Amino acid sequence: MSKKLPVAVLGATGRMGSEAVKAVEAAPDLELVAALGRTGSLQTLVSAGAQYVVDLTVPDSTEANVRFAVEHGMHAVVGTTGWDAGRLQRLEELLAEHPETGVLIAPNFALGSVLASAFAAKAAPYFESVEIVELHHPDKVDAPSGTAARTAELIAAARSDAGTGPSPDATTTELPGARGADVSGVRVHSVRLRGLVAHQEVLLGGPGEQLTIRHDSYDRASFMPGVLLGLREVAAHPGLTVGLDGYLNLNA
Ligand SMILES: NC(=O)C1=CN([C@@H]2O[C@H](COP(=O)(O)OP(=O)(O)OC[C@H]3O[C@@H](n4cnc5c(N)ncnc54)[C@H](OP(=O)(O)O)[C@@H]3O)[C@@H](O)[C@H]2O)C=CC1
Ligand SMILES: O=C(O)C1=N[C@H](C(=O)O)C[C@H](O)C1
Repeated sequence: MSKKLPVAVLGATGRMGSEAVKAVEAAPDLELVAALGRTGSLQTLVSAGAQYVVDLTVPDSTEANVRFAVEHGMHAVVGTTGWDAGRLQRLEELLAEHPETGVLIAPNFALGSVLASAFAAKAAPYFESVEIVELHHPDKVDAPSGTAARTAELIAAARSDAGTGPSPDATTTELPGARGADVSGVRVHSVRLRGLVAHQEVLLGGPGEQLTIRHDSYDRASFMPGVLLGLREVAAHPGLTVGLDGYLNLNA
């Protein structure tokens, strides 16, 4: 059997990180060499011989973590939110100096979610109106979700490519927030409710009809096949990949 891939998990004490630790430990081709919580030192990654890093921390720390990994020749699989255009631009510049290193930024590791976003982008040019409702557990620190932001961007790009106009909206008076956040011209509404894990609906409306594309993660186990796929594929995809769909052949 070929050598196991040495993996470090950052955010290992968290909801996602603790699940990722178990998934890596259970994978026959991966070896967990480090598992860090908030207080762990990144130097541990070097002394432990990590070549692959999974980042499941917080928006405030993820950029520095990934930077450290790339500067030390480690591939990174990143699920943490907060990767705006400026951060992605800086990461691409860094990766240009490390052309053999791969980074995957995956707003959502669940296969069903990745497919739902792709289906929504495919459908979006054919409907007059589109809005997104994302629903999560109330311990989530960011809104809207990274998945919703990514879905909105994919939808906006598909509508722009097809020459579809903006969703109609006659609102002239509103309480702040009543119409949700505007992400690339798509309204995104965030629900936070005890009992939920991670859920999203894309609502597409045309005259006399509605198409709803919904995905539900009921358990964080749903994200683990995507994390493992990311680890197994990231070295074969040097540079920056945004979205697990970059490793899937969705057009086949
Ligand atoms: N891509 C995907 O499919 C998914 C992505 N996510 C995203 O993953 C991230 C983590 O989510 P979740 O596990 O629910 O969050 P948690 O709050 O449960 O876990 C966060 C982890 O980050 C650590 N941490 C906190 N602050 C810092 C810091 N300043 N520096 C380094 N580490 C820190 C925490 O350590 P400590 O315990 O010591 O505080 C903990 O281990 C979020 O951005 C979330 O949106 C979540 C689910 C799926
Ligand atoms: O914080 C979470 O829980 C999740 N975060 C990611 C996001 O913001 O999209 C992925 C998933 O929705 C769960």
